[in-house]
Amino acid sequence: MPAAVRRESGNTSRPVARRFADRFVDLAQARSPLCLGLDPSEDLIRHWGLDDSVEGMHRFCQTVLEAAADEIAVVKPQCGFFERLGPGGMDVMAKVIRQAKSQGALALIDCKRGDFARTMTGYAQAMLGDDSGFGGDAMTVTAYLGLDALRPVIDRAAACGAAVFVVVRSSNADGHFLQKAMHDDGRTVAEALADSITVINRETGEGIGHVGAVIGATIDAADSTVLDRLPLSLVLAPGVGAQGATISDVKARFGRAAKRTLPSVSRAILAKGPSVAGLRTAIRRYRDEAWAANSEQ
Ligand SMILES: O=c1ccn([C@@H]2O[C@H](COP(=O)(O)O)[C@@H](O)[C@H]2O)c(=O)[nH]1
Repeated sequence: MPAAVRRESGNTSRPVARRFADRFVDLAQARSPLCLGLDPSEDLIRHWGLDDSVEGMHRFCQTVLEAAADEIAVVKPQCGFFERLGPGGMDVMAKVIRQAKSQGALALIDCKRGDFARTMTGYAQAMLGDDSGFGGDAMTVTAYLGLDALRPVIDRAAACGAAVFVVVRSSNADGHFLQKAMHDDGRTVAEALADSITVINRETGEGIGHVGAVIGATIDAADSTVLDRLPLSLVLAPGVGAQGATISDVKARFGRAAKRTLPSVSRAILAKGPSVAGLRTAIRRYRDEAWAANSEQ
């Protein structure tokens, strides 16, 4: 029976959504694995000649999605930039997520939540699944309070065909002070986290699992061995474009994981607006590069 029509045991009314990993693999082939970052910062909105208001933000996002049309696999709203305008900004994020999904893309909310377990239940209910507050297909989290604290998000993702991306190695160098700290057993914090993620994905036993990792595209070759510890994870790779990494860097540095990677670009595309044609040219350039890199291996 196709996963799309499988039903949760004991529940005859609610179909289980197809798994995020399966939906991403299909979209990566049909469109490209590119993840389009939607970061409506004050400086970008003003650079477009718009008011930094709820209306200006909505116009900004609609224009980006108009340019992306049905050519992008994943849209990643950066929650922080929506939150800064309060409830109005968050309402725009909800609308943007609906619009991206109606264009056939997956919506990955980049909110990097990381609290203790009981509170994570609230964040999971806010972000993940069609019946959540914001209707995301995936969200980012941080594990500074421990991976067990993230269980409510991980379990909800498994139940509703969503995904969770745990920050393992960030794209900014100052994060490495924590991520490269060493455990007594000789593993770095990032390596130990990667191993724990793989244990959870292995328990699910369905190939690529619902717990992904964030690994900056800016990672150097020597540090990319952490990816060998994540054989069952999708990898979100921010840092392409404005932070200096290229799609070719991702292919070269990420090795076998490159095929499971979502290279993410925000400013390098968004700065081409407000012209839809300018945005579309930039989107297509990164999309084609990502698609070619993905199909070459
Ligand atoms: O390690 C990380 C994790 C997340 N990000 C986010 O990705 C985008 C990057 O934007 P660019 O304009 O393409 O540099 C942004 O939303 C970050 O918060 C990251 O950069 N690094």
